[in-house]
Amino acid sequence: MTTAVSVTLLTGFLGAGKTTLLNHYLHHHADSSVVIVENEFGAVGIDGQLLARGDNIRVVEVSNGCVCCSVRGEFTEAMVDLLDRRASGEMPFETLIVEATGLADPGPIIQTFFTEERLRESLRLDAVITLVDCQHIGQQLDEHPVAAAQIAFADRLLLTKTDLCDEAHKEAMLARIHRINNKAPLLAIHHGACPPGEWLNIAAFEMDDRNALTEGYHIISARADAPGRFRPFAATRAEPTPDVIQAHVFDAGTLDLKKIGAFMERCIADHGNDMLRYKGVLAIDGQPQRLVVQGVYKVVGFDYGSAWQESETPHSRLVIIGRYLPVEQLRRAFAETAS
Ligand SMILES: Nc1nc2c(ncn2[C@@H]2O[C@H](COP(=O)(O)OP(=O)(O)OP(=O)(O)O)[C@@H](O)[C@H]2O)c(=O)[nH]1
Repeated sequence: MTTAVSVTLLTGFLGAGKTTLLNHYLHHHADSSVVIVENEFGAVGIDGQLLARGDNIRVVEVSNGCVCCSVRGEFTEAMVDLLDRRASGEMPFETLIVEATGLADPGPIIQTFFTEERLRESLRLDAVITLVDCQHIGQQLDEHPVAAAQIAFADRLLLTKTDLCDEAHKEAMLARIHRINNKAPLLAIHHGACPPGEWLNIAAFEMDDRNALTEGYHIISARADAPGRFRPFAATRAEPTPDVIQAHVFDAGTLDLKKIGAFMERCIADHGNDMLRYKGVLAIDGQPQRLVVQGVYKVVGFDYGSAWQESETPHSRLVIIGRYLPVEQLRRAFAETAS
């Protein structure tokens, strides 16, 4: 039995700096246990050619249309083919990096990792990393709804091209990004320089109990050895409106399994289309293990995770990233699932 392959989904609008990040990584850190899956929009793959390949890195291109539109077809096939080659010993990789096209909505791509049986069994979605072009993101958000979805789905946000922006623009863009996703840690990076430990194998999709909302961002220096600097967000931020995608955190103690099951069912039936992403670690009455729930829109999965230690107080936390959600009503209903 082989261990699950860790998958990092790299997303971000056209020109956000995905290829630059990958090239920086390939130049400095790549090893043969990593395979990159490039998705190109259009018949001719270009990004794959822009990547600096060495002998020890493999780049697989999926080029028949956008990965989020063809997830059940070519993308799944490409992933299954890779898994077969791994199983036969031909390609002994441990980590996959999937670079989606700049126009891809991450939602359907993430869903395949839950819904396609072979992928669900063999792959472990490690994190969704979204690159954001600080210079152009305002215009991209105004004109392309998919740019907001890419930010909303992020487990970690990497802000690029801050060197081309003045402080006022940067603060305005940070506030705007934070209104869409106030949960993902945000790091400012320069020309792709970002230590792999900040975006690869970070286990962001596996929920733990640290789910604080972000209160600032880190600035990563181009010099690998320089310590990151932390900047709190500006105190004055506009109140978000219901149509803005936001992360909502629901906390409780031990829950009743039937009640929380009914809550999740109702929540998904009524609001699934507006729940872009949700993850939870729940303490269930009489159950020694954590119940981990995660979903994308109306696709949801439940799994028992690690056991609560004696030193821990079992605690339930659900994070829902969505819009148009009746948050106070959901908060009350969630509290009522307590055992
Ligand atoms: N000034 C500046 N330019 C950057 C930075 N990061 C990336 N770039 C440039 O931005 C351009 C686009 O970067 P790419 O890495 O090709 O962007 P991408 O996200 O792969 O783009 P698509 O393939 O179109 O989706 C390139 O010319 C990069 O050199 C940065 O931090 N500062």
